[in-house]
Amino acid sequence: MPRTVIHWFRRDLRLTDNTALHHATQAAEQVVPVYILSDWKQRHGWTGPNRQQFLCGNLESLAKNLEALGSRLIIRCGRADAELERLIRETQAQAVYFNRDYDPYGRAMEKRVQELCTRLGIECHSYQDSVLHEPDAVLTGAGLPYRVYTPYSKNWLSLPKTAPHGRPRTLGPAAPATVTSLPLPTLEHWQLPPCTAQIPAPGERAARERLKHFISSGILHRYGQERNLPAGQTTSMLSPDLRYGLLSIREIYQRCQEALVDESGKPQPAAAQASIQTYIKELAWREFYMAILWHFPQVFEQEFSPDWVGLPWPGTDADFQRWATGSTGFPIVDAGMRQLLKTGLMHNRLRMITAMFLTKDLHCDWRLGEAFFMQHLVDGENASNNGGWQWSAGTGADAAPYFRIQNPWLQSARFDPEGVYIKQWVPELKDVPAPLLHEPPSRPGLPLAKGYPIPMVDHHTERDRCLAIFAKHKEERV
Ligand SMILES: Cc1cc2nc3c(=O)[nH]c(=O)nc-3n(C[C@H](O)[C@H](O)[C@H](O)COP(=O)(O)OP(=O)(O)OC[C@H]3O[C@@H](n4cnc5c(N)ncnc54)[C@H](O)[C@@H]3O)c2cc1C
Repeated sequence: MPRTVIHWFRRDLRLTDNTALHHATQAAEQVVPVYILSDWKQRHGWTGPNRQQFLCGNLESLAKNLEALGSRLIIRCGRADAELERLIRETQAQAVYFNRDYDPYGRAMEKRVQELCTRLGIECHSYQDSVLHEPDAVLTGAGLPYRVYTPYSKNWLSLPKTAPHGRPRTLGPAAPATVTSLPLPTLEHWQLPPCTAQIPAPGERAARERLKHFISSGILHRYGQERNLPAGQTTSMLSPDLRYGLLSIREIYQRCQEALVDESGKPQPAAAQASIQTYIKELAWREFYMAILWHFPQVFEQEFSPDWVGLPWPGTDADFQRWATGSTGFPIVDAGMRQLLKTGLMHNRLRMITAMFLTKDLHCDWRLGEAFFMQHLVDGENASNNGGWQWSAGTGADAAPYFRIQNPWLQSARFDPEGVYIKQWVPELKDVPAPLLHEPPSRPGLPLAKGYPIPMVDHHTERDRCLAIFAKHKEERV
């Protein structure tokens, strides 16, 4: 009897270099590919239309790519273990293949699926795929998780990296018509409002184009010098692709290695090589935060650093709303928030500036900002988002010390001196001379431009207040 197995697609919505899919196609004559939709409706604290729209587009593209191989993507909805059980019975599958996820929800479901396979007496194969090194593969000499990035990254960088697999030529025959599939989802499936943001083009091919552009246009080779500048494209913009696995991390790493030499095989100039190494270290940050969430899943609820558990956050809802709508009167902060609202993405430097502003200038709980980002970000990813928020709030693993509070005016002058980024996202300020964008208005009470708010707080006053809140909490804990 020909062997049939199931490939359960999760955060790996591609055919090229998909580890579990590669092994499934090696092991069986027929691979039945399935994606299982979540069944929440209308409101989800951490998810909104931007990321779900991107997901819909990615599923559509995946379905087309599978069809081109003569296969058919099966869409189901509900709890993954229950839906997989149904599908196993319908297809008589002898095994389930999937790539591992490292966040607590993904892990919990994997455990259930493994139990299901044991109960049904079929094989269950899971693979490392979305990371270069799994959380338990990068530990201290004593076998403990790292809490600090630099030694983690040294260890991570020194480990051998796996080469990519190819793209399967066939998954065997499509599942018969008796195996039903839901239609490809639209936002109506979750009863979400339409996505109004200009999000990136979905699908594996668009992701490959982004990777190609990042490398061939020289952005990678200038990354070390330019990555902190938010105007124009200075970074890879590949985070949504990594979030949904449209590209494999092994392939990105391999392309970076290849980019160390030019087309004739001559080594790139030292600065370009250093840029590539800097970029690879950013990929290590992603895995560092995944490892933190793996080893310390409590970070979802509370501060990573025990010193700051229970720290009060006296910011008001009205203050939060001004931040969330990009109307704080701090041009750089408002530009970042409006980029997020209009595109579902925000440059990393701006994520730091806006997150620090919310927590240190407005004293709002980092968990509110974390949830807001997750609702809007196309690349919203639990580990990196939590890590980024706790870093900015000063409460996380290897976080900015609480007393190192970025001054948004200085950040603005340093990273957007001509105001190009600010003017792109805050058009009310397009005629304001650049130097004036980087300081509070010289005449208090008068806005920088018609229709633009005056700064909602004085940074120096709020900085002192923040230091006092942290210091008092520390004192009371001793
Ligand atoms: C408050 C805050 C929230 C964040 N939320 C997310 C999130 O939800 N999802 C997400 O992918 N990243 C998040 N980041 C990290 C970072 O801002 C984005 O990964 C980056 O802006 C994506 O753009 P890029 O792909 O052009 O990055 P590049 O500069 O090109 O970096 C390459 C890749 O490295 C990884 N990376 C880079 N910086 C970081 C970092 N600080 N932490 C973890 N991984 C990193 C990403 O996978 C990124 O795609 C957050 C950072 C902060 C400060």
